[in-house]
Amino acid sequence: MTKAELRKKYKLMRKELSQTQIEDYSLAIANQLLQLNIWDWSFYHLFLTIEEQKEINTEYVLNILAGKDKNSVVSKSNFSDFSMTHVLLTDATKLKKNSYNIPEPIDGIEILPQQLDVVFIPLLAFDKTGNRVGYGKGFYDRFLAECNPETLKIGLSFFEAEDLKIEALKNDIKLNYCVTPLTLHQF
Ligand SMILES: Nc1nc2c(c(=O)[nH]1)N(C=O)[C@@H](CNc1ccc(C(=O)N[C@@H](CCC(=O)O)C(=O)O)cc1)CN2
Ligand SMILES: Nc1ncnc2c1ncn2[C@@H]1O[C@H](COP(=O)(O)OP(=O)(O)OP(=O)(O)O)[C@@H](O)[C@H]1O
Repeated sequence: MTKAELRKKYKLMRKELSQTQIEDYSLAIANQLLQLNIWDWSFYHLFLTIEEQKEINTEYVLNILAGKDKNSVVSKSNFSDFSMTHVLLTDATKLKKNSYNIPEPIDGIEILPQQLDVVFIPLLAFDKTGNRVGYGKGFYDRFLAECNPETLKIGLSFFEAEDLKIEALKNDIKLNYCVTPLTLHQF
């Protein structure tokens, strides 16, 4: 299957999820994350949920980060060049949905990609070797290319790994881990 076909398939699968499933699976993913040995770092980048797209509710992960006194970092997306800028999320951060329904910080202290230790990545699909499929605009491909090679890249997914190998394009950067409600995948 091509990336485009996988995108279509997984978007449909997400559409089928009930609100209860979304909450249960999102909580299960957060609990699985606690099993990983990733909690001794400082800067953790997380995406803020597009509820309208039935994405994973990342509030549970944000709560873990707050409980562990970690720095949480969130992004603003620029759809003219598919770039992202990143700011520290604090109690004072005001969020506003952009035209794609992505909650974004209005302003805040800028954090550079090179400062990030861990990046949690929204996925549509992934395979057993750590290739991933996102929305296809290359936001994360560009962003991950700016991070340190050592930055941990952790996909979060409601669904298990795709059996077929996903075609990797030249700019694709692989995941180190992928976490689903049932499984911790390490690549
Ligand atoms: N929560 C979250 N934030 C994120 C991402 C993500 O996947 N999830 N991104 C990961 O790359 C970037 C934003 N990427 C996006 C790329 C395309 C569309 C988009 O075209 N949306 C259309 C229709 C989507 C559809 O096909 O159903 C729209 O809203 O009209 C939205 C976000 C950065 N921030
Ligand atoms: N570093 C980069 N510089 C310029 N263009 C890039 C870069 N990385 C990726 N792209 C482009 O962005 C698009 C990403 O397509 P791809 O099918 O890999 O998306 P994806 O796997 O769904 O990823 P994403 O979640 O990042 O959107 C491709 O057209 C690719 O050429």
